[in-house]
Amino acid sequence: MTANALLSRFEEDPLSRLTAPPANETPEAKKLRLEAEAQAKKQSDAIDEELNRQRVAERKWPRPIKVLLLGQSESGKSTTLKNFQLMHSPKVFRAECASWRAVIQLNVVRSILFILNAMSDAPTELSWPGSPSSSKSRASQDLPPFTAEHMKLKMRLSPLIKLENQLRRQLAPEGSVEFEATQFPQSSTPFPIHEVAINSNTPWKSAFGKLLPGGGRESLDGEDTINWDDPHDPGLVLNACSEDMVRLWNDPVVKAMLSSKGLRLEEMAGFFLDSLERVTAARYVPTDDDILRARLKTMGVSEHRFEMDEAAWVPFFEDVDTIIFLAPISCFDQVLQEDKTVNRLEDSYNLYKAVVSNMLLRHTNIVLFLNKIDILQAKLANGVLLRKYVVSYGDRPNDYENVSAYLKRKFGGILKESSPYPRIFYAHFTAVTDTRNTSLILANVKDMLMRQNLQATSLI
Ligand SMILES: Nc1nc2c(ncn2[C@@H]2O[C@H](COP(=O)(O)OP(=O)(O)OP(=O)(O)O)[C@@H](O)[C@H]2O)c(=O)[nH]1
Ligand SMILES: [Mg+2]
Repeated sequence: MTANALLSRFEEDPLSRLTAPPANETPEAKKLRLEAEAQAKKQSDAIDEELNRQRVAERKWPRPIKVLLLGQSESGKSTTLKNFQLMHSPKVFRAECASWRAVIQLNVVRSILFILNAMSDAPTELSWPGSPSSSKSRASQDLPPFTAEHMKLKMRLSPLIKLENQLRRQLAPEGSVEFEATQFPQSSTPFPIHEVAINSNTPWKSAFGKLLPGGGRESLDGEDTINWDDPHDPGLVLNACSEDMVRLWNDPVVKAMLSSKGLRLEEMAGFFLDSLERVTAARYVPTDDDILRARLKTMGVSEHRFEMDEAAWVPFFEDVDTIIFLAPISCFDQVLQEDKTVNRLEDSYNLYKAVVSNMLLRHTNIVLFLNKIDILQAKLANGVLLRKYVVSYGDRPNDYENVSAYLKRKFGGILKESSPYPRIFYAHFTAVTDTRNTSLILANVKDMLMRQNLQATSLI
C-alpha cells in the first residue's frame, strides 16, 4: 500500500468525517465546540487516570496466598493454622476463646477419665467402649495397691463422665456431623479412648459463649465472650472436682501404675494436667498458649483467608502455592490410630514421598516442618530408643542432636529420590505449640518464598 493510498483511506474514514468541524462554522460555534471538546478530553483523561490507579492498586492489593497444610492426624496442622490466626487476626483468635475454653475442659476431662479407666483392671462403666480388659492382673505386676482412698477418689470424680457427655454434645450436637475415632496414644496402650472430631465446615464455635448483638465479637476481649452466668457452665463442675483431680494426677501409686503401662500422658494431645489448678479456676480464661495446646480433631479440609498486613510482598506470590508438610518426628514409637499396623513415622515418610513425587505439585514449594521436637527431646531423655523402632538407626547415639539430624537426612533423601524435578529441601525443626518460635519460622518461610519469586521474575 502506497503513502497516497493510506492518505486517501484516512480521508475516507467515516469517524473523522463525523468529528470534523462543519464547513461554515461561526466563531461562536467554534468556541463552544472547542470548549466541549476540552471538557470531553478532561473526562476521558480522568477515566484513564482512574483505570491506571486501579491497575496499580490491583497489583498491590493483597492476593490470597494459598498455603496448604498437610500431614497425618495429630501432626499439628490445626495448631499451625492457629499460629497464622494469632499472627494475622489476633482479635478474632481471642474472640473465640469461649469455644476453646470448652475444648480445653473436654481435654482435661478426657485425660482424667483416661487415668480412671487405666486404674480399672476389669471393665467398668468407666471403660472406653470396645476397650479390652487388661489381661495382666495388678498383683502380678508388683505395683503398690490401690487403697480405699483411691476408690473414693474415683467415686468423687464420677460426675466427670456426665460432663464429658455434655461437652461432647455441645461441641458436636446430635444430628450434626459427629465423628469418633479410636485413639491409641501409645503403641503399647491397651486402653483405647474415643475422640471427638469436628468437621471443618461445622460452625461449632457458635455453640459457645454469649450471643452478642451485632455479631461484633471481633471487637471484644475473649473474656467478654464467656457467659459467666450460665448455670450449666462445665467450669462449675470442673472447679468443684479440681482438688480431687490434682490429687489423682499427683498420686504416687497412680503415677507408678501409668508408667508401668507405658502411658505418658504428657505426650498426649490436649495435655493440661500439669496446669490443673489454673485451668479449673473459677473464672478461667484460656491464654493464647492454652488455645494452641487445645486438641480438637479436624475432619475434612478447611479454608481460611487472612488479610495480610504486609501487602508489599504479596504480589510475588501470584500463582504460587506452598505446602507446609508436617511430620511429627516424636511419633517414631507410635502407630496410627486408624491402622494399628502402621508406624506413624513410616506413615509420614510415605505421605511425604507421595506429595513430593506428585507431578501436579511439581511447581509447588514444599516446606517440611519436622514437628513436635519438644516431645522428641523429652522422649529421648526418658530413654526411649529410636533403634528399637527404626532398625537402620543402628548404634548411633540416642540423643536429640543425632536423632533429629538423622530424621532430617531421611526426609531429604526421600525428596532427592522422589521429586520429579530438582527441588530445594526446605526443612525446619518446629514445636508449633511454641508461638514465638513458630512465628519466626513462618516469617522465615515467607522471606524464603519471596526471595525465590524475585529470582524467578529476575528482579534480583
Ligand atoms: N508438645 C507439642 N504438642 C503439639 C505440637 N504440635 C501439635 N501439638 C499438639 O498435638 C495435638 C494435635 O495437633 P493438631 O494441630 O490438632 O493436629 P492436626 O494435624 O490438625 O490433626 P487432625 O485434625 O487430626 O488432622 C494438639 O493438642 C496440639 O496442641 C508440638 O510441636 N509440640
Ligand atoms: Mg486438625
